[in-house]
Amino acid sequence: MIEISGLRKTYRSRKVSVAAVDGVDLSVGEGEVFGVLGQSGAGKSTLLRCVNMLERPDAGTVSVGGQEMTTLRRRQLRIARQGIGMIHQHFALLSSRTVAGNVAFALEVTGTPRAERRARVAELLELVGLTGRADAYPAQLSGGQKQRVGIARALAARPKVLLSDEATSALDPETTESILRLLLDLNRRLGLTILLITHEMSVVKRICTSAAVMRDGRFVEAGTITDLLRTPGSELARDLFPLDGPTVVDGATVVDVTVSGPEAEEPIIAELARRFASDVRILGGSVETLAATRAGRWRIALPGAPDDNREALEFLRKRGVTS
Ligand SMILES: Nc1ncnc2c1ncn2[C@@H]1O[C@H](COP(=O)(O)OP(=O)(O)OP(=O)(O)O)[C@@H](O)[C@H]1O
Repeated sequence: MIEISGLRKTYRSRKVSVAAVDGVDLSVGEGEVFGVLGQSGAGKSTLLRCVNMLERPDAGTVSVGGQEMTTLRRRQLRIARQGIGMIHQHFALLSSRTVAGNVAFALEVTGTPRAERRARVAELLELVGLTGRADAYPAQLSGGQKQRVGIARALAARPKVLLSDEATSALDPETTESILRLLLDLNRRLGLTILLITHEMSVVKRICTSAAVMRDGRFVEAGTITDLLRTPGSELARDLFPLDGPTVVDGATVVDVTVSGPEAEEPIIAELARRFASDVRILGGSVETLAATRAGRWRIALPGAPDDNREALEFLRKRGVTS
């Protein structure tokens, strides 16, 4: 649904030039929720804004729903943007308009007739759980309600893609959870493809099927959460599932075990103990529910040197679970 190749964007002033996006390739499938994580200044916002051409890239291609965005002229771009909704950290609502007025605004821009507008606004407010608040002004709303208005407005023209720019960063944890639940629900009910940027690992954990880590304008890791969890040395896997417990134990072989999908429900450690290493010790770990999957991660100690544990290690490898 979103295909990006060789994307570059450099900001130049008289004194300095900053390569905000420095060669990014990205593929987001239809119905996926893709999260881009990174510290402040990593280039996340610039990347997101290049998807709907709020920023013009210097190089590379950006295709959304099969349409190449970089070559569009102004009028074509305006039409293409209707297929791409966007929500913002600080909501970007019009303070002088009511909730209904804010949502209707998106439909006025596209020339929707008044009667149709009214029906569509009611439908959108129901979709985001704001029925009954149509006549309120933004100042009378909580942060979570403001973001719901932002989401309703973003979905007004029935886009297939939603871009989310730190949509929950200004919200408390409980409200964040309710907004993430809404986004996941919209993703599933409408088949909405979501590309979001965030600096919060918990957001990725809760709703993303795929993720990338961005640093200095580049992706340093990217993939489905399931694949990343299985990638030895993955930073993202480590941050999603911080493992405590010592990495070295005298007289033992320490192994990190990661399982995802149906395997997470299987008693792999128990089977390992029964068949190969009855004295296996669990040093740390947890099992969690991610958006797309159940996943578990443990650090275990097998008595003896690696050579003494060849069969046990082979068992783990065959189940595809070591990292
Ligand atoms: N309009 C601009 N003019 C000049 N430099 C810019 C502009 N926008 C962003 N930058 C610079 O580009 C780099 C990437 O910024 P960007 O906002 O994309 O990062 P980010 O990961 O989204 O960070 P944040 O979460 O703080 O917004 C930063 O060094 C930033 O200072």
